[in-house]
Amino acid sequence: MRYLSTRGQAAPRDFEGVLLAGLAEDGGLFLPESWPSLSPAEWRALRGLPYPELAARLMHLFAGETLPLGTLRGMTGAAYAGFGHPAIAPLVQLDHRTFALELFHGPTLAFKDMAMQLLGRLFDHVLARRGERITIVGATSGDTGSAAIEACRDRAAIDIVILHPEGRTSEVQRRQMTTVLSDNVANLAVQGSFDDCQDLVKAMFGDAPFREEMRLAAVNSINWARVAAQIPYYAYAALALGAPERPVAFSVPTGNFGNVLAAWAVREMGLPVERLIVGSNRNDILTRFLAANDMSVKGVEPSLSPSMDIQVSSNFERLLFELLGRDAAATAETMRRFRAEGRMPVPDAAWKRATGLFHGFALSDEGTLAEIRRLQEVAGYLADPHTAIGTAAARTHAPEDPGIPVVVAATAHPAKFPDAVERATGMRPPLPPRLADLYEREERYSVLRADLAPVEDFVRAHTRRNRAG
Ligand SMILES: Cc1ncc(COP(=O)(O)O)c(C=O)c1O
Ligand SMILES: N[C@@H](CCOP(=O)(O)O)C(=O)O
Repeated sequence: MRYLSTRGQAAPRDFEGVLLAGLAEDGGLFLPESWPSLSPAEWRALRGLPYPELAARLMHLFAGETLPLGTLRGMTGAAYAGFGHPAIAPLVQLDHRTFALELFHGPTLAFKDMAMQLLGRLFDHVLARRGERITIVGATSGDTGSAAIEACRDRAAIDIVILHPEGRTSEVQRRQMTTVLSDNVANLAVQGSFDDCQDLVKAMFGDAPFREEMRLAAVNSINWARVAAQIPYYAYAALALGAPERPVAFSVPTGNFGNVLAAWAVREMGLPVERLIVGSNRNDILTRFLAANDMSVKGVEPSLSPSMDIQVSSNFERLLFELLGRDAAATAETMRRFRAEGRMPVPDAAWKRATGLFHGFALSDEGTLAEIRRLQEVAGYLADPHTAIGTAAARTHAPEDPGIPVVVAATAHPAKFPDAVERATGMRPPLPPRLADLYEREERYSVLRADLAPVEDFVRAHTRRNRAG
């Protein structure tokens, strides 16, 4: 399996190359040269497999011979062994046709663990064989950071620096990152928004000498391996609900567009996905795009679903590349204009193709609180604010055919956002016992303004200290 950059100027490479490169050198994102596709019979043969086995088999389609199936089996077995639910990603029925696909049973209580626990092991395996070290730089609005730190802490060949927007995550999210005191981990609170953090990460990758010197690697969903490792849970849910014979719809609370892109990928791979519902908070750029072809950037505003306080959704570029018929030059030019003008000029035909499958939905903070309350009262289900946006979106945009189930990605545990959940329901969800002392643990992080030079200095100092020791 070979991978191409959406901007066409970076050398194609295999899965291992893509895993280590993260962002392509031309600023684009890697995608498979062609989508692996399974016949209905092949999909049926995967139904009922335990999650780690299904994940190994689907990942093998993307990794090819760079990672034998047996090696992947060992990794998925270990990655999911510590999850707090035997199904790993259980489906919980909320009403006659709506299901929550709970993706938060991993160590840091958000869907990021589903991929990150595997990614940490993939890095380890490849780096050990090559005898190399990397420095990971990542941006987080709250969940990617803690999942990445948990997956990479104390790994000998990895240093990791995570940038989060100062004061814009929940306290639980911040503490999950900043209380990890391992030598190879550093946290940076950036005076800005998540978009600023993500821009800084991309700028570091764009600084070729620095990228080379640090041997930079990525854990955000700009890294194709992250998205690939999120594909199996959509297949798992669809197969459990009767695919490939029965179509399904997915409703995904969306920020950086990686999670919903993984749902889109299972459709490319041959599963019948009737529609994809994209839920946002007041940072509604994707909803405006789907409603009126208006992909224009406004400032990031804080909300009760902070992980989705994002305007520039990195992974949209991968969909754009497909919508433009895989025309890399057109994709590069569209992205250049988006950056220069703050508005993405998507041709009408491409926009119409998107609206044939994707449905956008945005919810205010008041609406989010009302939905958390409603779910608790009607279904006895305690949802976090991100998941609640997904369930509200699912009700608004459910397919007309009532026989098509709607699967909502339940992306975080309610205990990560106790203030919002308590405001909505009067109940304060407790943290699991292993995190019960989180508020007493020592925190360690630095604060910097959103400027490339001091951030690079920080990353360099962290890396040198560890490589010297
Ligand atoms: C809890 C939660 N829900 C939803 C999202 C949005 O997911 P994505 O960025 O893949 O669109 C995030 C952040 O990624 C998140 O942490
Ligand atoms: N919501 C995310 C933002 C980063 O998304 P990613 O999928 O690109 O890592 C977070 O919690 O950090």
